[in-house]
Amino acid sequence: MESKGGKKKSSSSRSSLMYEAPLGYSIEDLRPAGGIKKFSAAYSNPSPYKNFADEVAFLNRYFGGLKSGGNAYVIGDPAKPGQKWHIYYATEHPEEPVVTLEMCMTRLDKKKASVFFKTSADGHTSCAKEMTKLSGISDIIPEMEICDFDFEPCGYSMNAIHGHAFSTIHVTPEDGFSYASYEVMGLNPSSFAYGDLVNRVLRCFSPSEFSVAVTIFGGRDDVKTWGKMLDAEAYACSNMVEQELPSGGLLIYQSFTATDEAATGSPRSVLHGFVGDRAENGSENGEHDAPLCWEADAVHDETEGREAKKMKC
Ligand SMILES: C[S@@+](CC[C@H](N)C(=O)[O-])C[C@H]1O[C@@H](n2cnc3c(N)ncnc32)[C@H](O)[C@@H]1O
Repeated sequence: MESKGGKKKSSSSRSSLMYEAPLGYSIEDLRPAGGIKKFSAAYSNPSPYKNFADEVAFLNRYFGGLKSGGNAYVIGDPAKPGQKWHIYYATEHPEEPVVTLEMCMTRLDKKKASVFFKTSADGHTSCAKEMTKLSGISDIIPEMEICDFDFEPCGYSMNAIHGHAFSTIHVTPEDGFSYASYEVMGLNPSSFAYGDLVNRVLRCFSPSEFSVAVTIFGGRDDVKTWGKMLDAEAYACSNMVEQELPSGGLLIYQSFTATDEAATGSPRSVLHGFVGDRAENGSENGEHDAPLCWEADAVHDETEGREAKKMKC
């Protein structure tokens, strides 16, 4: 579960769509030059969506009693204090392997981002179904059944399922602060090549920068390439951290910059201890003697463009 820009809650009714308060951000952080000020009301959300502490407490009420207990982490690169990932994990079967892939992509290619605007310069109007197809999202895992949603005047979210696998994508296409996230979990890691899947996602957005986190819980024998360093086409790795998690999991985090752009920063640690609603930086060299996490008990009592044919929407 990542939350760089918050998450959309959806149900079967369009009118019930709700935008969650982005976790760990002030509203100002999310309004570069007032760009999305007109949506300011959307960030004033009711509890428990105001901060991570409340969300974890809420989730623990439902899932904290499972065998694994509730496990919450905040992950981020100290060089990018405005970008943090908030992870919550709980399962009744901690011995079964569960692999999660999460990608945060920024500075999307403008042409690819333009797919997620409802109305193009030539007046063509797109719906979510068309965005799913034109962007290539439908080709990431073609077997997935997708429930997609388009925002006015731009923006896109989808949830998808296939068997035990679940996937979600959120796209903010506005130039200057464009962002897309991808998450999939429950896949059989033996059936998918990790690098291929990442490259399929990248082709939809061609970001200038992205980070990818693979979290492996349960048995690690079947995860094959998923537990390895990623070699992404046309990108240079600027940061890599492999971190054992307290609940027996393994996290592999890497961030990348497009090779045709100047690389920024030096490798740094990414795992932060979560204290209240702020994350504390880990060591600067990427090593931690003791993995940092937010103990569940501590929070229990706290409350390709538009040339393609028009589709039927
Ligand atoms: C896909 S939504 C939510 C994205 C998600 N929170 C994420 O993880 O990034 C964000 C996009 O929808 C647009 N949008 C339109 N109406 C919105 C609303 N009421 N709340 C949030 N975003 C809205 C934003 O301008 C932006 O491009």
